[in-house]
Amino acid sequence: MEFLKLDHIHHSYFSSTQAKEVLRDINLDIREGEFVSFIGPSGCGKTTLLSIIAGLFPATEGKVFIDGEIIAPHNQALIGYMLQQDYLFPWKTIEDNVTIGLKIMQRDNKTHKVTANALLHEIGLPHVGSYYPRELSGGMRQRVALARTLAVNPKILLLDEPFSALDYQSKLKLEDLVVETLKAYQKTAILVTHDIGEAIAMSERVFLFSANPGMLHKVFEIPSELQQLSPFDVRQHPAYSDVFQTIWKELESLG
Ligand SMILES: Nc1ncnc2c1ncn2[C@@H]1O[C@H](COP(=O)(O)OP(=O)(O)OP(=O)(O)O)[C@@H](O)[C@H]1O
Repeated sequence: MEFLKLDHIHHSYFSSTQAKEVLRDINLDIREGEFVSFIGPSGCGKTTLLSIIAGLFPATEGKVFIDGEIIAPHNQALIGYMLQQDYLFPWKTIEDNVTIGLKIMQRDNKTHKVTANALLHEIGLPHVGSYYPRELSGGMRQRVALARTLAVNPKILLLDEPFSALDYQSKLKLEDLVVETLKAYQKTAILVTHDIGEAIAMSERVFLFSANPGMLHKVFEIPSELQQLSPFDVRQHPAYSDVFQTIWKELESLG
């Protein structure tokens, strides 16, 4: 069943002298619990689209529905954002960083410690609650950022190139952790990435956008035998390179 719906989304940025059309007539549906990726040439409007889905600003035209409700400032809490940089507060402990969203939303503070501990355990860092961000590696900090995003229990996670600043080994490990954790929590997720392999390894469907203006060009369904596997194992599967070639050729055809 559709959970996130983009209905005729158009977007332009306006300056005092001109209007720049960035997104044209984007229509798509994402199912509850589904993991999808958005890929496309630089500047095709992926981040703009995520920002519109997050309700950070409205589209020039069109609507975003989450679970049948139009996205608006009062229901932005449905959305969690994970970015390239972890944006942990350096002066706060890891436990306080994980629960910062709960504090801002003034949720019952008696359960904060329990939530933080459970999430830190889930991401494989059960003993770092009293540490400060400077004491952790980049990969560990991104895991904490994942825990912080999950702490407020969003219905949809928007992942905007969250692995691109990491070394290759940390990136592969974190991809596995993110997929495993989001499946366990049955979250719906959209990943923006430039890495076709990452999109194939993590997603059920890959949405390819073209640029100038950004339009939805094609949707690729990842074969079900790959969807059962962890991202690391997807890359080793014989079917992986065919899927990669197909998407790569289509991306190349966009120029
Ligand atoms: N605040 C803004 N004002 C004016 N133009 C903007 C603004 N933000 C983005 N743009 C323009 O909109 C277009 C789409 O940008 P956006 O960052 O959404 O693309 P993207 O696909 O995420 O790019 P990349 O893959 O390089 O991160 C670009 O041409 C960009 O210059």
